[in-house]
Order: sequence, then structure tokens, then C-alpha cells
Amino acid sequence: EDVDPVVPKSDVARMRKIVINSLYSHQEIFIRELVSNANDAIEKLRLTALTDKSVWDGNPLNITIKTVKDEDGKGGHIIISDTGIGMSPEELATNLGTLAKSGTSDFLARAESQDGTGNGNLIGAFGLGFYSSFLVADHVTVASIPPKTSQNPEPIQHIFSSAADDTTFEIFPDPRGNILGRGTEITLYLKKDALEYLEEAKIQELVNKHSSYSSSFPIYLYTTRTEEVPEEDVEEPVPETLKEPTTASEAKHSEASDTPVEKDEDEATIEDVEGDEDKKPEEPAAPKMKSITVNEWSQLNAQPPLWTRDPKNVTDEEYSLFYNAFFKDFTKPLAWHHFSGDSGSGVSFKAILYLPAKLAEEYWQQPLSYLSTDIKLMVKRVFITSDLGENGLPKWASWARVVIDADDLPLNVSRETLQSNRFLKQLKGVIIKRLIQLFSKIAEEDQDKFKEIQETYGSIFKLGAVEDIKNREKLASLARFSTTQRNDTSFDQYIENKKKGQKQIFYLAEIGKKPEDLAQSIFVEKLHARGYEVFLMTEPLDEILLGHLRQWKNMPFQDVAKAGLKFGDEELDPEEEKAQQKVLEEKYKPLIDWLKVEAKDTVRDVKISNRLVRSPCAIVAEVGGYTANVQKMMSASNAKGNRGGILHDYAMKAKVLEINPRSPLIEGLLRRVEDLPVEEDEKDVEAEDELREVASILIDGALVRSGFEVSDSNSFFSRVDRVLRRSLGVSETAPTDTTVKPAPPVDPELPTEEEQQMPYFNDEEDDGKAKVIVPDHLKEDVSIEMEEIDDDGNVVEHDEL
Ligand SMILES: Nc1ncnc2c1ncn2[C@@H]1O[C@H](COP(=O)(O)OP(=O)(O)OP(=O)(O)O)[C@@H](O)[C@H]1O
Repeated sequence: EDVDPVVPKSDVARMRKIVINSLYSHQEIFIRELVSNANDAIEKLRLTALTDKSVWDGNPLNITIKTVKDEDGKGGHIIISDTGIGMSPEELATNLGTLAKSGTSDFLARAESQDGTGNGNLIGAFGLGFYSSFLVADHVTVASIPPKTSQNPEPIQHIFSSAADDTTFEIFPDPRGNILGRGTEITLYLKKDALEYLEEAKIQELVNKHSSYSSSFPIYLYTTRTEEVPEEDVEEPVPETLKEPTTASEAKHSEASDTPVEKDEDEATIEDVEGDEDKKPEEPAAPKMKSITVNEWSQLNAQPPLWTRDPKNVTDEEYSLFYNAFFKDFTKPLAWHHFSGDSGSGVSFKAILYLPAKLAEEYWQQPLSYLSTDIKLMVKRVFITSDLGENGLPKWASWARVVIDADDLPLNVSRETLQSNRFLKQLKGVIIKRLIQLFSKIAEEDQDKFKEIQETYGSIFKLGAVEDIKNREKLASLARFSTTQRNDTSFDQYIENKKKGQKQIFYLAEIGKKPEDLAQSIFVEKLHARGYEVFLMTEPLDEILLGHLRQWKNMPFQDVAKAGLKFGDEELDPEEEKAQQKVLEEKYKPLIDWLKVEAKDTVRDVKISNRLVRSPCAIVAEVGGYTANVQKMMSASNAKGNRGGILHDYAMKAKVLEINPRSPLIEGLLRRVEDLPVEEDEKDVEAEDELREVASILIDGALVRSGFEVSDSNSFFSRVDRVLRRSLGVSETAPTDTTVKPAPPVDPELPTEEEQQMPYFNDEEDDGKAKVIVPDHLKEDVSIEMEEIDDDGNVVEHDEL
């Protein structure tokens, strides 16, 4: 078959190289990956059969594993078969012979930049799938046949054959014929260092560890044991004793009696054998005994699915392993909640809800178009769909991983009828309620855990509170912020700490700043000095959230960079306060009047400040005006459409210059303004210009201190330069020599081939490992050694690969 690979073969080669060389210590995952593929294939068959009955005749759906040792004892192979959807020869080529998966090159790049030990989580995150075969096998064959359909009434079983050390594969009709009936059979010819996987006990251990939850279909292992039986019984052929096929072609003929697919009685015989043992003591005088070999298929995943079990009897490790296998995420989940209930429409269900340790990168890139795929809806233990369509979770929760198993839904529901089902409509509400309960419970009961939760889900609570009106209050109360006094503070905790008379919740927002830097802002200096707590909001969602909330427990949020700030104790002594204010206003009237003219392009008013302690002045946004943060967001989102409008112009200029009457700088400026001669004929133009320059620097400085940008930073710095010259006693008008050496003439020649190929770096020693490149001139002074350290800072020892 000549099928064009979708991705360059070199990628397949790279993938194999990585798999073989660097993921060596994770050899055993091959079984988990192949069982999981088999399970998916069966699931696909069952789902296809819902709409096209011809693809499934009702034969058992299962996975079988068989180990076969070579007669010479030097090698062997493992056969993993499933009765799933199978593959056509074209599918064999594209699915197994190429890497068509999105993100593959990303994976390759990341894997190659790490050494072997760092790759464990990478495999987990990515799922190595079929390629994990090459961890243990140097030659792999896959026999597969798709189901009969009307388009393909006579499918032919094909073999995909490949070896680990070359990049090619072959696909050819199976010389054994259509022996599988339906499904896929993978044969792994084990490498010398992987022969331990020929032991039944090893396979049993691995399936129990990694895969007992990854398949809802039975997984059988072909087992061999010896049994003592009375000699006379041996004469008759023991029906459950199976003939071991030694070669592929022999398998063809014995397969029919070899797999439980065809012979359901095999399962029954297991119990029979055990029953016999019980009876033995009652048998009369022991006859002559003889050892015989009994081969049988024994089920490895016989226990009921985890979610149907009583939570009291399920260990944390089991929850974790189930999560790994079921959702194919091999990191430990942060928390889970196992519950059962009644939807109210009469459908009872059992469910487990998991919080993943990390949210997918795609989620944060585009939370609003992220589609939830991890609500696995089962009906009577059988998977139905993970596509809830319009009944899916709201965006803020679309990362949730849930298995939910309904008892009373009709089993053969199609997706369309499902969508209109009442139960499904209620599902969203049930899951969201439990999700919030889980978060709230952790917040109350386990501070350390909740800290961990905040790292991954801190922004989720804010997003949720914005998106989900119904649950806004509950979600917002889970949000935590830094304040001028502490970290991780909730709105409720803030209110408990409010001061007598305080009627506003104070906050200051600036996206992207560190809270500790924001705490230095002039807008919080007085509040902080007086002991008032101020929220320091640094995330994009913070101000949006406050905009939606407007108030918390009847206390409005007050941006401390905006007009309207009230400490709340002003009224405690209104007369004195007013008298003081009046004295100051009178004293500073000349300066204020003068500044109103000087600052008219920047602000609409000049006032005496009640919010400054050390700083001479600040620019405060009026109620309808833009704060620095809003102005920044607008320039970041490039909201050109809004610019130039009357409202925009108003909001831009709706600012007040506030001066600090206790600042010596302001007092000095007042004195100089008062000293200016007023009579027309006495005017000192030079002194006035100088003062104007100082005022202009002060106003621009106030803008910058208040987080705004200076509209023309060039002229700002020219003015600063002039003031500097003055203070240094340098002539203000002395010109700088501005002559420069011009560039050589135009040269249209292109760089030569050779020059183009000159590397930027000398990568002679590039061994593909991460390293620090030391510039040549520093090589003598610097030597760098690298160690890998774990989270606790301990050096990680590497096994030699
Ligand atoms: N046993 C099987 N039966 C039918 N198709 C299979 C089987 N194993 C693999 N495939 C097909 O080959 C494709 C590639 O398999 P592979 O294991 O490499 O990746 P995957 O299963 O898609 O992803 P991952 O393993 O990362 O979840 C699968 O998507 C599936 O279409």
C-alpha cells in the first residue's frame, strides 16, 4: 500500500529515538498506553454501532493480553488484542506510521531539550500512545481489520510491520487471512532487556497499577498454571486446557478456541476450577494424582468501576490512579469529590469530580472558546458521551474533570435526544454546585491545600464571579488578593478588619505590577500610614470583577486613585476638620490659582490633598475619569474606536492635581509664586519662565508617580535637563556638539553563501543538552556547573541511562 505520510518520516524517526533513548526508565508505560488505545477502539465501535448497527454483531467486547516465550528461552513476544473498531490499511499507515497529532513537534522539541529523567511528566502530559511499544520491543506488528459496513462489506485484515531501528514500515495483507474477525492485534517482539514482561505476574502487576481503571471493558490475561488432578481424569481431554499457539500461522487455526471472544464458557470454567478445589476434601480415598497444565483467560479488572464503590472503601491512591488512567492525565489531581445524588428529574447518579493540578495552556490562551471534553457521561457504567453541547459547563468551569454515571437513562440514547433530556439540562447545575462546595470546603478546612488551589484556580474564581451571575457571591468570596497589610485576603476578611466609620473598601489597581511595588504608590501612603487596609489589585480580571460586584456586603469599592475617597472618620470631628481645611485653602489660594492655569492641559482642577503624606502632589482621576490603570488597558487593547469622542476626551481630562500642603516643595513653590511681581511694568519674565518650568516638571512628575504616562517625554526631559544645567551652574544655552560620522556608502551586494552559513554561536560542542553559553570574553572569568534540583532544592541524582 502506498500511503503518503502526513508528517515527514523524520519526525517518526525522531520520536522513536526519543522513545528508545530517553524514556528508558519509563519502559513499563507501554502497557498502559496500548490498553488505553484498545479501550478507545472498543468504545469507538460501540458508539458507531449506535447509529450503524451493522458494525457490531453483539459479540463480546474485550481486551486480551498474552505472553509467549520463545522455545529456546531467549526471547518472546506479547500479543495485545482488542475487539474494537480496527483499522483499514490506510488508517494503519496514517495512525501508526506518521505523527499527525497536533503538538507533536512541540513535544519533540521539548523532549529533546531535556534529559531522560525530566521526561516522565512530559509523556504523561502528551500520551505517547502507540510509540511506547518501542520502549520494550525492537519489532512490532499490528494486525487489524475494520468492521463490515455497507461501504466496505468485505474488509481485509492487514498487517503493519515496523522495526525500531529504521524509519520505514510495511503494510501488507495478513497471510493468515481474516482471523481476527474484528479489531486489532498488536504483537511486540521484546528487546533483550524487556524480557521481564513475559512473566504473567509482571503483566498482572502493571495492569493493576496503571490500567485497571482505564478500561470499562474486561481485560483478560492468558495464564498458565499447573494443577494436580486424579490420574484417571487425565485420560479425558480437559476442555479448558488450551493449546498454546507458538507461531502466528498456528494461531490462526487455534484462535477460535483461544480467545474468550469466541468462547464465553471460558469465563465460567474459572469458577468451576475453584469450586472443584472446595470439594476435594470430601472425595474418597485419594487416587493417584498427576500434574497437568491448565491455561485459561483470567480477568484482570474484575472489580466494579471506582465511582460505583462506597467512598469509605476507596483509598486516596485509588482515586489518584483512577484519575490518571481515566482522564489520561498523569499528574496527581489537587482534590476530588465523590458523590451520588438524584437530579430531581428522577434520575439517580454517581459521580466523581476532580480538580486537575494544572489547567491546559489552551484554556488560558482562550478561556472563552475552550471546549470542555472531560465530563464523561456514563449510563449504567457504559460511556455515552463527553460532548454535552449547550448543556456543557460554563466557561469558567470547563476544565473540570467529571465522571458521572446515570442509572435510569435509556442506554441507546443518541446525542440528539440526549441534548433535550431533562437530566442533562440539570447536570450542569449539579456539577457546578458540587464544584463550589468542594472549593469552599477546602477554603474552610485546609489552609495549605487552599494555597495550592489558589495558585491554579485563583483567577478561575474571579472569572467565574464575572461570568456566573447566579454563583457570583460564592465564587467572589473564594477570590484572594494582596493588601497593604497581608496576602491572600478575601473580601470577608477585609471587612472584618475595617476601621470604625469606614464605609468604603479601598483598592488600588495596576495590571502587571507586583503587589509590593503597588504598595509604594502615593495613593496608599496616607491610608497605609493611618492603618487602613487597601487591596492591591494586579491581575487583569481584578478590576473587571470589582466592576461587576460594585460592593461587598453593602460597602462600595473605592479606587484610591480616584476622587471620592473618604476615610470615614472625617465626620467624627467635622467642625475642626472644616476649619483646618479653610485655613489651608486660604493659605494656598495663590498657588492653586496659578497652578490651575499652568496645569490646564492636563487636569481640570487643583485641590488640596487629603491622601498624601510624603509626596508633594498626585494626579487623581475624577469619578467619570480614567485611572492610570484603565488608561493603560485602553492603550493595550488599542481601542481606537473610542478615541477622539467627546466622552473619551472628557474622561482623559477628568483628573485633579492634588497638592500636599505639608510638603516643603509645595510650600516653597507657594512662596515663589507669592513673590512674583504682579504689576505689569515690574514683571520678571525670566523668573516666571523658570517657575513655570519647575511647575511643569512637578505636574509631569505627579503624572508618573500616579501611574500615568507623560504625554511628551522628550520635552519633559529637555525641561529636566535645563533645570539640571541651572543647578549645576552650566549655561542653559550652550549647544552640544552634534556632529557624527556618517555611514559608509550603499552596498547592494548580498552576503556570500559562506557568510550566510556562519553560525551566530560556535556550536561545535552542541550535544543537544541544555546549557549556558558563556561569551568568549568571559570564558576565563566564569565557570558554570549545572545541577538539577527538585522543588525542595535538593540535588537530583540521575541514573545512568
Ligand atoms: N487498538 C487500536 N485500535 C484501533 N485504532 C487504534 C488502536 N491503537 C491506535 N489506534 C489508532 O491510532 C491512532 C494513534 O494512536 P496513538 O496511541 O499513537 O495516539 P492516540 O491514541 O491518538 O493519542 P494518545 O495515546 O496520546 O491518547 C489512534 O488515534 C487510533 O486512531
